[in-house]
Amino acid sequence: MLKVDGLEAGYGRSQVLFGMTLAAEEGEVVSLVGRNGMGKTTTVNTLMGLLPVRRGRIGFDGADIAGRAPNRIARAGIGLVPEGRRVFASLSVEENLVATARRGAGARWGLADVFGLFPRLQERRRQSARTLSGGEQQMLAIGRALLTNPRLLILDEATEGLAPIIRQEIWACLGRLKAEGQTILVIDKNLKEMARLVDRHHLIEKGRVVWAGSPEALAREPDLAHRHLGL
Ligand SMILES: Nc1ncnc2c1ncn2[C@@H]1O[C@H](COP(=O)(O)OP(=O)(O)OP(=O)(O)O)[C@@H](O)[C@H]1O
Repeated sequence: MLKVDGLEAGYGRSQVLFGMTLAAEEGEVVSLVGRNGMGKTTTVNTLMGLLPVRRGRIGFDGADIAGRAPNRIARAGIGLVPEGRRVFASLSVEENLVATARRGAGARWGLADVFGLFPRLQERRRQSARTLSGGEQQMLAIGRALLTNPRLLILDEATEGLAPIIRQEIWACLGRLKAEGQTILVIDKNLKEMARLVDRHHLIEKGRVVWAGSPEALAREPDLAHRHLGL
């Protein structure tokens, strides 16, 4: 479904991605892991069309979407839960959810489905997003992305800064999505939690993938995690 090849991108004169590769088949959960500043968010921003592609290919469902505008990429079926959540603080929970919702024929996700997944959002549907806790805002960001009915869901540090119990809720939610066959690209630092969810890790170092493999294969090579993840 997703096949990124030789991707180069950056900011002004500083290049950050040097031949990024990434692949996810339909129904797979894949990760992008690596130390801070290695280019994970830059990869996501480039995939979403928020940063120009300097070189390379972003294959999605067989088409090359490199160079398309962000709204066209979203419409093609990529939904993003961005780093820092970025909910619309002054809008209500429900307004946040419907603002970018998209529902074609046979779409899986409607408002009631998101409220089923996160009952807390339903209880707070008329509250403004700024009054939510961090965990609730994260649920809102996930619900908002699901309501675009994405073929590929990308989560950039979705559990960062959350209390352990809320993190568990987010991981459980991702487990349910995977069980339904949702294709997911997850960026996170919690290898232990990801081991249960992820089919294949992509290890990024200075803007390129230096290793890819299953969580079991990564566990067999502790020096890799030490060198590239500081664990
Ligand atoms: N808007 C920007 N302008 C210039 N340089 C940037 C910008 N955003 C990120 N960078 C630089 O690009 C490099 C990669 O950053 P990026 O955010 O992609 O890393 P990351 O792997 O997602 O790490 P983190 O976990 O810290 O977010 C870093 O050197 C960073 O300083």
